[in-house]
Amino acid sequence: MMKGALLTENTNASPTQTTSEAAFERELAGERAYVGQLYQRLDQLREATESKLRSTRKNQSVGNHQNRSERDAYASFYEDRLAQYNAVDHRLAFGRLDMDDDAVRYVGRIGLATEEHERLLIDWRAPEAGTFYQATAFNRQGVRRRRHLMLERREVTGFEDDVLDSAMLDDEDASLHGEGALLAALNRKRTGRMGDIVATIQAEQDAIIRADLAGVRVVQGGPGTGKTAVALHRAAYLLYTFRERLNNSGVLVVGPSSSFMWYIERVLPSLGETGVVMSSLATLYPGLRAVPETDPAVARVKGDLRMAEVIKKAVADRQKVPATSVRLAVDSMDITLSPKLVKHARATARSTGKPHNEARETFVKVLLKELTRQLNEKLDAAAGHAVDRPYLEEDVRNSLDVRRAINLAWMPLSAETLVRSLFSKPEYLASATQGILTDAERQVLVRSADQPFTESDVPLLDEAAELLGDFSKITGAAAAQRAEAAHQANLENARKALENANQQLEDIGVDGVITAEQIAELNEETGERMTAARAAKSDRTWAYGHVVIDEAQELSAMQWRLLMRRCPMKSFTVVGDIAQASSAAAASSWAQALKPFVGERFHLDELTVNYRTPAQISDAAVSVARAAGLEISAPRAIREGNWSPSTRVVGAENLIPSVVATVSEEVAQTGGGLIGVIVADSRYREVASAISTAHRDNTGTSKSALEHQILVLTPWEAKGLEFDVVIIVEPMDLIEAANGSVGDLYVSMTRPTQRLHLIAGTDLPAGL
Ligand SMILES: Nc1ncnc2c1ncn2[C@@H]1O[C@H](COP(=O)(O)OP(=O)(O)OP(=O)(O)O)[C@@H](O)[C@H]1O
Repeated sequence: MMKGALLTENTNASPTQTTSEAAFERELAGERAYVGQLYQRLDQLREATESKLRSTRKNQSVGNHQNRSERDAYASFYEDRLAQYNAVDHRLAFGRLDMDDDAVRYVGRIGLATEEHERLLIDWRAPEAGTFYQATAFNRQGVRRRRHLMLERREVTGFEDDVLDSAMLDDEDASLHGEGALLAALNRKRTGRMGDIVATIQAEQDAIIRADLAGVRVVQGGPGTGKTAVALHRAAYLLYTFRERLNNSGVLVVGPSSSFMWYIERVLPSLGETGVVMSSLATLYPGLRAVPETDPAVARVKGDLRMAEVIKKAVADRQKVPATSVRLAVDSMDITLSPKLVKHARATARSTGKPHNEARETFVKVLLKELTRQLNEKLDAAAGHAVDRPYLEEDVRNSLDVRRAINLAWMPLSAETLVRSLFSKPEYLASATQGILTDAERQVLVRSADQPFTESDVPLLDEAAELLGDFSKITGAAAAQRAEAAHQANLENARKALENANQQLEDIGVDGVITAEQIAELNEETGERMTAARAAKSDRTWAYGHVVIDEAQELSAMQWRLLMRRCPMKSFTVVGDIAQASSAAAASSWAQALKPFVGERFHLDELTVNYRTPAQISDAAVSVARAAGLEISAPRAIREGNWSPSTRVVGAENLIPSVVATVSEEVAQTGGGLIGVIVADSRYREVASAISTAHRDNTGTSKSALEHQILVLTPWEAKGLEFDVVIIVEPMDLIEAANGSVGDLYVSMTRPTQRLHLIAGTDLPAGL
């Protein structure tokens, strides 16, 4: 185990006994010169791109449609490039490999080459950079020495080496500096936003990051093992390696809550990737921001796969056959709509296999035809001979009675209307759940129509939308046709534009190749520029090329079902810790969660080292979990901290004052470090208001911005996050709120990187 105190944030690696001071300085100067050269090239590329962008913009309004769309595509492309150059500026290079054949490779955030195409820097995701993370003394992979470069902004402040070739150890110039780069990263003060780990990815993590695109890959790991970090770096790796395939389909990253999404949202941009769709479970249904589901009983029922049958039945129930024949007036005549006729039309419509709103067209067509025939026969009978009446169908269609009868039998429906009325209208609920749910389960689902949709409604809405078809398409068919025609025109323009495009891209030092589809898509963005990512986010039926799910242990079966639909290719990275599950509808094993969708065809990896929590704290968390009988696989903490967890029982009346006092002490002690106060829902308001009264300007709560030094959060909101210091208020509350399960407390105890306080009114949980 590493000793956390050995190295501090400012790791100006000191020369060891094996290296002389002078040799170290010489090496450092060499690295500074090289990195200086890299920045020079980066600046050059940036200026060239800026100037191209300027001239493209200058000409933007002139020329024909083709010229304009070509220029728009270039402008977007240059903007993306510039954003990428800016994003990678900080700590551009972080590694160097000295190979057996004396070749030297520098590894960094992006790939760079000289104007003469001589390679200066290798993108960390390129295959040749893999050895930077994977080589070990036992399996050197041709690497003699791996060097970690420490940069502050653009300045090389130090370096440290892993010498893999023992012959090199005798070399006077070689320096050996252990695992300082990793420790420096782990001991760094937390900012409230997750950072990338690109410079210090560990071998077991790297193997997962670089795994193949196809199939479902589950990464199981205890708290702090880098699951989130690995998942995000994997997204960046896949986008780089399979750019052609993923650029048009995109990658979706899903996390549990909006606070979590906020916490991780900067990682991918800092790796130069902006085209990823990020969504919490609350926003997976486009256009809706669902509220949390607070009732575990409701979450359990709504998360069950049987709800798919309930929704299916609810849709079928909206295709109704009248109990008796209905008389319909058309002009001055009466015609009869019989149950048999409606049944026939319904069967024909259903046999199309189309969703409800689209199949309705068939239903209407069959009914109108039959009713028109009936009316025609009546009129013929009255006239005494057959007459051709081409206008008659129009008359039938325009009859108020006919329209009403058709709507009563087969109403166009939105998913929202279907789900809302299913739970608020007893007759719908009774019919849709009969034989599927128990009476008690049905009772749990009842609610009034004015309640907002919750997170557990999201997959139900999605299911309904799937079966109903696009509601807007009924009115928007013509618009869709127009959009498709425009897309084809843009595609044609883009193809022409491409003939000279790739040459120009090469001229500015870009290694990627752009496709006609990409340009066409960019062209279709009117006004504000819209990326494929944003188009995907607003389209429920978008098929992603890959989906990354974090904290996946929380997903209900219905949520899994929704996500599986988002990626028909079934290319998934799923990360989580089954032991950390706290939602009522969660599965108890990965096999159980995935079986309905992929059977046993998934690959399971495990991460075993805890990079976040010092050993003393993670030991305490494990002990509390085990004392309560929770089965956990405790990862090995990589470092020992300087502080043991502090536990105090202060008496109920002193609870809040003690919490506030501890916060104040920590504000003074951490010197700007991040403090997380974790408290159960029941006491949340009281605690949040006491702390924000004492520390008004630097307290953030879940409901407001989180850019504060002190954050007051519920256990659910704290999931996946980390803090320098964590203060848990009344730990027994966390157990009680989770119906006696210790999971939330265990997770909360594993959030700190430095210190943990447990402050109780009366009792502490067992195991401390
Ligand atoms: N190779 C690494 N180099 C530097 N830091 C790392 C590395 N791996 C993980 N970390 C750091 O360890 C901390 C925990 O990582 P992360 O949040 O990804 O873990 P997790 O497994 O998702 O945790 P949890 O399940 O408890 O939420 C983060 O601060 C992350 O940056």
